[in-house]
Amino acid sequence: MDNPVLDRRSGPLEQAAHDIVRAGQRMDARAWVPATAGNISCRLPDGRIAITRSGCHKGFLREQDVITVDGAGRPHDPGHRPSAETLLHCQVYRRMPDVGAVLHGHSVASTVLSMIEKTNALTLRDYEVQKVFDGQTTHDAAITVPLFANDQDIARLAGEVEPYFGAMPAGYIIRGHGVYVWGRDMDQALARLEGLEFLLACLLQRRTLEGRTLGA
Ligand SMILES: CSCCC(=O)C(=O)COP(=O)(O)O
Ligand SMILES: [Zn+2]
Repeated sequence: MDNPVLDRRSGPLEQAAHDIVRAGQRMDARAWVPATAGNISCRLPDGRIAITRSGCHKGFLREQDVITVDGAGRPHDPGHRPSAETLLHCQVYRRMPDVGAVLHGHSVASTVLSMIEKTNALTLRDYEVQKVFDGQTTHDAAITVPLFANDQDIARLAGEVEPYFGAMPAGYIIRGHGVYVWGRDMDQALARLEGLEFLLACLLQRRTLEGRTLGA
């Protein structure tokens, strides 16, 4: 490719932009990306990362809101401002070579549960939907979703997440902020996000009901 900034004729970038716009619409429809929250990326075959610009509403993305960065999160066009959380996406691609798409959302369930949970993880067990995650073949297992303290210094936050790669079958959650989920392609990443959000909604509802029962 002559100019990686300008060349949108290439199939993979067009396809990635299309997939990212569609994923944003889906996440918005499910109320997982309020206001301008969330960010979405795909790995391109040449190693570039296609990612949302910072500050866009994910339900109203246009294909030109998808830009490219290198593996260190630097935009190919210095005039482009990629997502403020680009380094977290780059980290997933660096640590997991089979991953092709990364999604970040800010659902009510991930936000509330991560703020009330006293331990450093949410534990999911006995749910059939757990089988949507890597290596899970039965409901009869415990899946832990690590919780990390929120931090406006994204490089420092990435440093906290770094040791957990290899032990995050369902992704991770930043407290009071939201989830990070990935998959081999956009469809798998979306399915996993949907599975995780379903499980978090169940957990929140159970805790609410149990709280009411205990308080009654
Ligand atoms: C209004 S949400 C605050 C920023 C954030 O957490 C987020 O996910 C969106 O940031 P971006 O730079 O990707 O637009
Ligand atoms: Zn965020």
